[in-house]
Amino acid sequence: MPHLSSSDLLAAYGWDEAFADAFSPYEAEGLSPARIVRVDRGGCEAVTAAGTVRAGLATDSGPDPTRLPCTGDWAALEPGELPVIRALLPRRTAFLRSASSKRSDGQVLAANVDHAVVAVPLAHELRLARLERMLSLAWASGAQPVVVLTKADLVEDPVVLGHLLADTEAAAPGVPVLAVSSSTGQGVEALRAVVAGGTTVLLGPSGAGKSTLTNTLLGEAAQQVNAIRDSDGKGRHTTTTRDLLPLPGGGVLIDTPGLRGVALWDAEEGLGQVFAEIEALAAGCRFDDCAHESEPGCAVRDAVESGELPYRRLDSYRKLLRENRRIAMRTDARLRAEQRKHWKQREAEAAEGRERKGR
Ligand SMILES: Nc1nc2c(ncn2[C@@H]2O[C@H](COP(=O)(O)OP(=O)(O)OP(=O)(O)O)[C@@H](O)[C@H]2O)c(=O)[nH]1
Ligand SMILES: [Zn+2]
Repeated sequence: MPHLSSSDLLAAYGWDEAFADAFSPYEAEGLSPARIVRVDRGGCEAVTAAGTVRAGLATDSGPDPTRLPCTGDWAALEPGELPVIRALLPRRTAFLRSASSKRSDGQVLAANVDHAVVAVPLAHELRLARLERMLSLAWASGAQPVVVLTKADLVEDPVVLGHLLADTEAAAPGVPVLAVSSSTGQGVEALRAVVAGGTTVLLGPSGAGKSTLTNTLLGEAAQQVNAIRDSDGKGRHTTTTRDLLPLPGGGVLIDTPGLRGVALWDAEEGLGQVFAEIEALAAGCRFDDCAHESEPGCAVRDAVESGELPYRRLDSYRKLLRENRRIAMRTDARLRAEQRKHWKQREAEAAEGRERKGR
């Protein structure tokens, strides 16, 4: 995006009236708005109205790693030789790191994502359980999920494509489903319209066609991005960054390493939306806490027996629920340990202070 004026630049990165409102108290303090592109050990990279800058981090986040700045955050920046992040605007949505990765901290992978586009390749048999898992994560983040069936050109028979669309829709209540091909351009305009407002992430397994789709959405801007990717990554003061990509038709794409293959993380509230019809049926179970296993008067199992609910859906729901409970338990233990460490440190500091005063 070479010819943008400064206010256009922030808008191209997703700045809107609601963020401007949230920012107004900081404006009064002489701070300026910036969107965080990437956080690394030395600080972070942020887009400001004047372009991309490096900035230091000065937020005291305490023991909670989710309060550290992350890609997609809007921040209040104190200008200077080395600008410093003074505060973060409240997040609209947040994607949390999977606990199945080696580091089990609930770190935020991306913030302020409006649309979570889940790419499902049509080249293979539909992997609906994997889709349901990604959808629950997407719902839990607060973003609106959208399913994109990629490589639609590989399914020549429109009747077959119709069935695949119907199966996907049944696994994704409340979620728009689009068939898209980067090769033929089918469905690309419809996807462009979806992502034109706000910030989007592309999720999905390796080989689903996410990079190809990103390049399709970027159009000519893709060459610029790829050039930056190929260099040593020191593309300072460029307005196109690798992790936050303004799209020519409007909207921003977040393409941050680690987010693409995300697993489930604290997504239990998302499950209710992915399996909306099961939760609705559960209202008819005799027991409020029915696990739909062997309890008497279970309306969910009745629906499976009558053929109203496919067994595959119930099985998938139970597995995700169990997986989530395990992850949540591990997180609780870790958070408690960290909290203890934090308070011990505080106590030690306080004791040291008393000692010094006493001298
Ligand atoms: N036929 C067809 N092939 C496609 C389409 N989109 C992508 N492909 C091919 O699918 C393969 C994987 O595409 P990528 O875009 O690299 O997939 P990805 O999801 O980015 O994969 P990772 O980078 O591993 O996460 C490549 O060989 C692409 O050429 C499409 O619309 N139609
Ligand atoms: Zn039940």
